[in-house]
Amino acid sequence: MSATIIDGKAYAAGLRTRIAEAVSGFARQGVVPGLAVVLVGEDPASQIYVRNKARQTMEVGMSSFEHVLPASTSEAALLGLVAKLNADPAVDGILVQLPLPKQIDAQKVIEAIDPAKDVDGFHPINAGKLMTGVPGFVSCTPLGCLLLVQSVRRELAGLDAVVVGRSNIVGKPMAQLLVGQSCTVTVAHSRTRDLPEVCRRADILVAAVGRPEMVRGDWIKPGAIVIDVGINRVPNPAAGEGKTKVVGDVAFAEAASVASAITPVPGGVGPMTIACLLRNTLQAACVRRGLEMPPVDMARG
Ligand SMILES: Nc1nc(=O)c2c([nH]1)NC[C@@H]1CN(c3ccc(C(=O)N[C@@H](CCC(=O)O)C(=O)O)cc3)C=[N+]21
Repeated sequence: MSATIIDGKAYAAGLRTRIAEAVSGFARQGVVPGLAVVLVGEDPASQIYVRNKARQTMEVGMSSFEHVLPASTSEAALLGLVAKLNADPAVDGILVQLPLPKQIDAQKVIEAIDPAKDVDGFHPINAGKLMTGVPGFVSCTPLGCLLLVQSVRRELAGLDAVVVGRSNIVGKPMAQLLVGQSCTVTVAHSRTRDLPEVCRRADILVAAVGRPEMVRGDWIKPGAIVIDVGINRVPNPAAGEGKTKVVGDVAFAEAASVASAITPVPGGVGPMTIACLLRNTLQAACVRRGLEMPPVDMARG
């Protein structure tokens, strides 16, 4: 068997097209959604993300507000900027790039963002809403993963899902979303006993551990849907001295020979994260103005 490769890049492009259509409709009413992104310091992953995000925000017709601060920025200064963005009517969404430098308490910053502008879905209010099934902002990466799973299988009720990783930004909200789809969910992590055996039970396997190619082909149940959240930069000697490449948390070729569907890295979950950020910004703009959220998540027809 050879798996369907889930084209996250194409799905994300379609989602952005539907968002752009909705945004152009709002523009005729004088409404332009705005997204503020704050980057403190020079984390390389965050830099890639910011570059792609700024371009895509403008491509869908939204306003992009970039704030790049030095790595030495104090917590008080960052909290001051967040307060300004909370009060700015042109800003619908606020994203503060993580990780933050050591002198800044990231949790304090997350909790300072107005939950109505928390398009990352990291504020405890939004995390709590997800847990209790109340509409709010859902973290972009797990939301993107769910949309990709649903692109190959609509009905998930009763399926066994295993999420490897328990972070607040991916693993935990991913598990909540899958519970919301009536899956039977196991959250596995570094202390899980016999991880390969746990993974082999999964009809849906989500790998979000940040260890290059850790999940092997023989960890995968034949016919499973495999979602690879990892973005790991590793040496690529085949391409020449000092060259690197990006790989996921799943050994792709091995897994693809067992799974029914699998996301590649790059071109899988990553592009969906940014598309879902724009989607959440549209949602923020709608909720803040009492407008109905257009149905952008699903392809029409
Ligand atoms: N508050 C906050 N929210 C985030 O969502 C957040 C963050 N901080 N900090 C950094 C990480 C990283 N992240 C990525 C999103 C998309 C790609 C992406 O589009 N990747 C492409 C290219 C990958 C490559 O070639 O390097 C792909 O997977 O195809 C990558 C990384 C969001 N993050």
